Amino acid sequence: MRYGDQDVLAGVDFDVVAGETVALLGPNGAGKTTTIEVLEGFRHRSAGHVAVLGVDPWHGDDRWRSRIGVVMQSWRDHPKWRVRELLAYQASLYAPFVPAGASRPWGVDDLLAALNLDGLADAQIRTLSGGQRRRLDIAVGLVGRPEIVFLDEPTASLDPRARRDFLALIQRVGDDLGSTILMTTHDLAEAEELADRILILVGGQVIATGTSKELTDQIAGHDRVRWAVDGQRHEESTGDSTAFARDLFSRYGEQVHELEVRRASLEDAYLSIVQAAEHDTPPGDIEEKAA
Ligand SMILES: Nc1ncnc2c1ncn2[C@@H]1O[C@H](COP(=O)(O)OP(=O)(O)OP(=O)(O)O)[C@@H](O)[C@H]1O
Repeated sequence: MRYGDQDVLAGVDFDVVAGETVALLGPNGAGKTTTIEVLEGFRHRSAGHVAVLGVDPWHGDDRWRSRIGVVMQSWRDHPKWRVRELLAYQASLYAPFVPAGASRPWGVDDLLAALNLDGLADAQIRTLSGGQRRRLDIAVGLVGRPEIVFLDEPTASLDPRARRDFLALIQRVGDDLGSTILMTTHDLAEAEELADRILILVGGQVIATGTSKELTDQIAGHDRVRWAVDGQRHEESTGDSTAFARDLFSRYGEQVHELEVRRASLEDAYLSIVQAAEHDTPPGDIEEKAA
C-alpha cells in the first residue's frame, strides 16, 4: 500500500486459517488499520495479492460482503436513529443472502443483551456515551453472524465490565459460530486472552508471528528475580528462575526475604521485539540494556 511516494505496507504476507482468531499488534502508524481496510475492501491496494474467502476484497460483491462483519475504528452516522432500529436495519441487509437452513442474522434482542445494550434499545444513537456507541459498533459488526469479523481496536473506550462482556462475546463468536476473527488492539492482555496467533507489524512489515507463548519464548532468559538479604534488595535476570531460587536458598538459606519472580510477559516480548526491529538488533539485547 502506497500513499504518494510513501510505502506504508510492504512485505505484509500472512494466511489466516478458517476459525482462527488473530490479533494484529503494532505501534501507532505501523499500518494495522490500513491492512484491515485492504482486507475489508475499503482501501484499494497499490500492488500485491489479497484473497478473503477466496475473493479479491476490492472486487467483493454484496454476497461476499454479507459473509464478513466489520467494526471500524470509528464511524459516526444515523444520529437520530434508535439503537434497535439501526441494528434491525443492518440485520435486514443480510437477510437476502442467508443460505438455506442457516440461522443468520443474529436476533437483535439477543445481541443487545449480549452487549448489555438492552436498556438502551430505544435510545437515539446521538445520546450514547463513547463506550455505549462502541458496543453498538460491535453489535453492527456481528449482527450478520459473519464468517469473518474484522475488528479495529474494538475495546478502545470500553469500561472494564464492557471489556469483559466483549471478550466473552468474541470467545462465543469464535467458538460457537466458528467465525474467523482478525482484530487490532493495543491491549496485550486482550490479545493474549483471545488470540490463537499474534502478528506484530512494525513500519508496514510483519516482523513476528506466533502464539503468545512462542513470542514470549523469544525473549526467554528474561525472568526477573527480586529478593532481599540483610535488608539489602537485589534484582537479576535469569533464564531459569527455579534453579536461580534454589541456588539463592542454598547460599543464604533463611536470610532470603521478599522473593519475587516475574516471568517475561507478552508485553515484555512485544516491547523487546518492536524495539529490536526499530533498532535493527536481535530481540532481548535492548531489554538487557534497558534492565
Ligand atoms: N489516507 C492516507 N494518506 C496518506 N497516509 C496515510 C493515509 N492513511 C494512513 N496513512 C499513513 O499510513 C501509515 C499507517 O497508518 P495506519 O492507520 O494503518 O496505522 P495503525 O497501525 O492502524 O495506527 P494506530 O495504532 O495509530 O491506529 C501511517 O504512517 C499513516 O500516516
